[in-house]
Amino acid sequence: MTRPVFVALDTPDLAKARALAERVRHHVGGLKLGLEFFCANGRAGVQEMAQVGLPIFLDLKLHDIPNTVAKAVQALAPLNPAILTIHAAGGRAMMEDAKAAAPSGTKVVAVTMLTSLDEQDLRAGGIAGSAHDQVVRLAALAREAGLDGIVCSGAEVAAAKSAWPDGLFVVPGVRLPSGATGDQKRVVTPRKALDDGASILVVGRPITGAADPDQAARDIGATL
Ligand SMILES: O=c1ccn([C@@H]2O[C@H](COP(=O)(O)O)[C@@H](O)[C@H]2O)c(=O)[nH]1
Repeated sequence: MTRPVFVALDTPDLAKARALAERVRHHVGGLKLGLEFFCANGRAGVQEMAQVGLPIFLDLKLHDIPNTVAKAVQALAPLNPAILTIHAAGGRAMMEDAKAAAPSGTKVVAVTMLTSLDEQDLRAGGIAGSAHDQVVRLAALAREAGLDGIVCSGAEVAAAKSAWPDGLFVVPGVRLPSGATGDQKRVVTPRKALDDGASILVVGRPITGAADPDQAARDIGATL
């Protein structure tokens, strides 16, 4: 199996992102670039990071009306990301149009319920059900829309995968038992996430915030 860990390079500093990527490149399977990096560095920054030679996961979590999201995906198409995120809450038509606009080599995956949320947050937003039900419902919608997979926490990945055996399951909110959770609320260990069916593990601060990022990436890899 290729390395399942994608490192989240959450920084606006292109030189820092590039240096981190070069340090950990032999211990991870890909580079995840999100809003913080993209707002600061745009498409040119993504192109520079692609020179590291690892698959690029563009985590922009697009969420708008179908036409706007489809046009945004078209604008990103020259970057040919390996993976691109949109929000499942944007609805079936938005997901269908995003997938249709994406290059054939790009896996489009839908964020179901952010790992920084718990059921109290769901209730505050007017959703009475459990995190499990919310993820399973949105995963079914993403599948019907023709997407390649979803983003969910490790707590729901087994249930989502049992309903979608060939889906791509991206799991952030991954921590070693001793790790600080920070703003993440639905957290599992890398080993548990993989055992339960995760395809890709997204790891940011446990690697990028470590005194020795390549050792941290190796330590996580050793648990898998
Ligand atoms: O539900 C989600 C979706 C995306 N993310 C992203 O993953 C990383 C996690 O970073 P850590 O430092 O390991 O917490 C970050 O880039 C998020 O934007 C997520 O955490 N949860």
